[in-house]
Amino acid sequence: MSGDILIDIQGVAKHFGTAETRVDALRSVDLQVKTGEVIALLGPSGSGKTTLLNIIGCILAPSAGRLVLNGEPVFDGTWLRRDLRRLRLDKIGFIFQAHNLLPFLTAEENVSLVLELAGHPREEARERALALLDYLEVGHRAPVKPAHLSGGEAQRIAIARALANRPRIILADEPTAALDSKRAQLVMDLLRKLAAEQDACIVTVTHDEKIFDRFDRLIHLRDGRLAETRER
Ligand SMILES: Nc1ncnc2c1ncn2[C@@H]1O[C@H](COP(=O)(O)OP(=O)(O)OP(=O)(O)O)[C@@H](O)[C@H]1O
Repeated sequence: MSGDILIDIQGVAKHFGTAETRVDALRSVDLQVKTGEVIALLGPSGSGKTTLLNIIGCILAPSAGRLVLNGEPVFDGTWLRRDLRRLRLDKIGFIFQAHNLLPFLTAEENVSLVLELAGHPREEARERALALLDYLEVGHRAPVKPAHLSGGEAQRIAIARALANRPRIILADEPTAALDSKRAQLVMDLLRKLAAEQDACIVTVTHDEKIFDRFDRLIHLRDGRLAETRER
């Protein structure tokens, strides 16, 4: 399926505030991301990176434009799906800098919770969670709570959670900011492998220069516009 367009953004704009306080966070952005691609969104503070990631993740509605995810039109001037929570659960995996694992659940429970929310029975969810943790080489940490995990382990568990429902669109916000250079590169290598093996794409907001060589494309935002794209 290589070459499929998983994210198709056309003319997307986003403004915040009222007429007097208006901020144009995005101005007519066009972007296509294909199966297997791993791309970085770069740009100075306030350039619109998080806004764009949140629009792709269907967390934020654009002010104008069109968004097609995995071939399905989801926004065209208005949301085309009413059940946005279900859409996010089915299509999108999120990985955040502060991995946001729930502190009172074990590593395995943090991953299987997402599957149970999507309707899988507890035992099936547990088996898939354990298989994913093994695949990410943190299976031995399954019974451990987040406070006892290292930064790199916690980030792998957050990646397992993002992948639990086999999303083809994976969005990451500064996923390596808390890691040293070696671990940051290992996490990015892992994400590249996952994108290739699972016919997925990955869009990452990052400032982390030590991982720039791990991306297929570096996309620069400036004042809410795509300023420059560099292919690797
Ligand atoms: N909810 C909001 N209400 C008002 N303005 C907002 C809101 N969210 C973002 N903005 C504004 O939109 C612009 C783009 O913000 P955004 O968070 O997307 O930038 P960014 O590139 O991710 O910045 P950073 O690197 O600092 O996280 C900024 O001027 C910001 O102040």
